Amino acid sequence: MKNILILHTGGTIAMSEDQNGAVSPDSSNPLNQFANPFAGKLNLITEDIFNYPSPHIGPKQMLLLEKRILRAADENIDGVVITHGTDTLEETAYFLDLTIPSKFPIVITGAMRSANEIGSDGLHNFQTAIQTAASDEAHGKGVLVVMNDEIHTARYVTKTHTTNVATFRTPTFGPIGLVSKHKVSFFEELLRHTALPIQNVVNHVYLLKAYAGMDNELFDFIASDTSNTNGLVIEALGAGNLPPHVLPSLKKIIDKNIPVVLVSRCFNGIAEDVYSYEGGGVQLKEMGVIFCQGLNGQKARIKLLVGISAGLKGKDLANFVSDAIS
Ligand SMILES: NC(=O)C[C@H](N)C(=O)O
Repeated sequence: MKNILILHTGGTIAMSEDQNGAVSPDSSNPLNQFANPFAGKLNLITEDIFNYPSPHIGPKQMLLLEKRILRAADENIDGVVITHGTDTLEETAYFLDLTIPSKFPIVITGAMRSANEIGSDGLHNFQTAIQTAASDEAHGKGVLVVMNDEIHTARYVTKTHTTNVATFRTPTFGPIGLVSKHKVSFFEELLRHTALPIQNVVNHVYLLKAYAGMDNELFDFIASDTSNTNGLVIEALGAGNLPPHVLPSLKKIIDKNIPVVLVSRCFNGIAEDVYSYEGGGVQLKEMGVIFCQGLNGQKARIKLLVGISAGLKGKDLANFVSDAIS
């Protein structure tokens, strides 16, 4: 019989609504009333690690999860399911994907409707996540996100809708599998990457979004006190361009050896050094900006943070961050 470790961290899946429709954490996790429908087939070992709405979760909590799952490798565990709030679920999923050499399936799920709402999706997502974690085929696929019967990679999935149960989508590539009534099916193979287990996390890795007429004051502010900055990710325009007047401020940051990573703010596609006009990708790359392909801003930030926390610097850090499929 397979042993599946369940780690609850909170989120809407562990919340209920009151008579006014306000949703908040329950004193006890409603999922703990879940009668194991796999009794006799799967042994579920449950731990309530924390009970946080996911906006309260950051790299420190992600590190605790990493350490707990690394220990599970010596505990005869065959798969892990994490329940999590959906707001930052993709960041925790990608953090774990980057830091845990995947010996067994690790699946994260959540809910868009709390436990006592009509059409609550929590129990269903929980059940399908357990099925996926118990599936032999889920081995070697990195951390997976299972929501609304779809299986997505931690690397590319993102939350796309504030309330809809079909919120988790993988732009450009799509889901890699499905959970149907009787089975878990995968349709795509993943390119593997080497995990970087880390012991500590750095802070002050910032994320800025570019916009038409972007002001340079935030760049100047970061450049003025780089002792408080470990790295910067910019969600740039289109294929990877910035308004030209922010370049002198950006250069000050790069000259102080702060790694600056660029992704596109576009929902689909990858950032590249295509344009050679002022502020275009060609000039940004020449300045030393690191292009990160295929990840969104929040994922690129997690990747940069993990690379820096692992002690990577200079070219090694740039290679780690720029190769989204390494
Ligand atoms: N659906 C959810 O879980 C959203 C909630 N605000 C959270 O992330 O904790």
